[in-house]
Amino acid sequence: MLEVRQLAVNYRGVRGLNPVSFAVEPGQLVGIIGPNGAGKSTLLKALLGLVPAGGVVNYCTCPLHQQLAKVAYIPQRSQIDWDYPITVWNVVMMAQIRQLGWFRRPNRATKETVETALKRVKMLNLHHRRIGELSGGQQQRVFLARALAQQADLFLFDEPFTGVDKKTEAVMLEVFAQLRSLGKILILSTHEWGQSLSQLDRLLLLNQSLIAEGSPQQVMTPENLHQAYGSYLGNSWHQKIETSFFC
Ligand SMILES: Nc1ncnc2c1ncn2[C@@H]1O[C@H](COP(=O)(O)OP(=O)(O)OP(=O)(O)O)[C@@H](O)[C@H]1O
Repeated sequence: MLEVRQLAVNYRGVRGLNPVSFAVEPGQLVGIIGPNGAGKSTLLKALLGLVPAGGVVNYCTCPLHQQLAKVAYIPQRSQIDWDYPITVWNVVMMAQIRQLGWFRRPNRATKETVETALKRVKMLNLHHRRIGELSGGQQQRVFLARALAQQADLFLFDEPFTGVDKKTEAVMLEVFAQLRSLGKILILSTHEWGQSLSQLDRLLLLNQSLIAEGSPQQVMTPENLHQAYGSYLGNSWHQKIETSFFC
């Protein structure tokens, strides 16, 4: 189980996240939703210890920062240098460096792990390509393959659905379902209010503080959304929610 208690972040005096507490059981897919600047990325980074944070993050009763090999993290697209001259194959192979070490040649098992991961996201045929030569959806699938090759127990995805095509979204949801059935924990941040929300076991609605948590249906109520988004909601939001959850 992942247990988060009073996790809070201050960026040199600027509050990035008010204290939040929640727990995630094995096999759960949890979404974090909220407006721009709500602290979604900050929360994911704080779980990993990438930003200075107060509070407790335990995985299986021990501090998560002592077990980072068990965590796969895919940052937001904007944080990745897509011009970096590296092939699809090598992006995924990099997930093996921790086990392999920098100077050992990859063995057969390592290559098979990379190949299997690329097959699962339907990207093996493009393994020679440079990542900069791929579409946004293909790039996202390569990073998903990298997370799979890491053979982690806990997966953190920052905005995985942003800018991806339907095929990629379907591949991602399929992989997420497989990982859940294996008892992995998955946490993702999202701006999406579409069908993908109904796939989540639980949703955290954030705006600096945790406004609501529970099933997507429990969380996506007009009152909660108004509290999180205020007047920025626009007019079509209730139609979107009804299409996602209540049809
Ligand atoms: N490195 C940083 N230094 C200072 N303030 C930061 C830093 N990173 C984030 N913040 C601030 O922390 C708050 C939360 O930002 P964060 O990026 O986590 O929000 P978010 O919900 O992920 O937003 P978005 O949906 O736009 O990605 C914002 O007020 C932001 O300006």
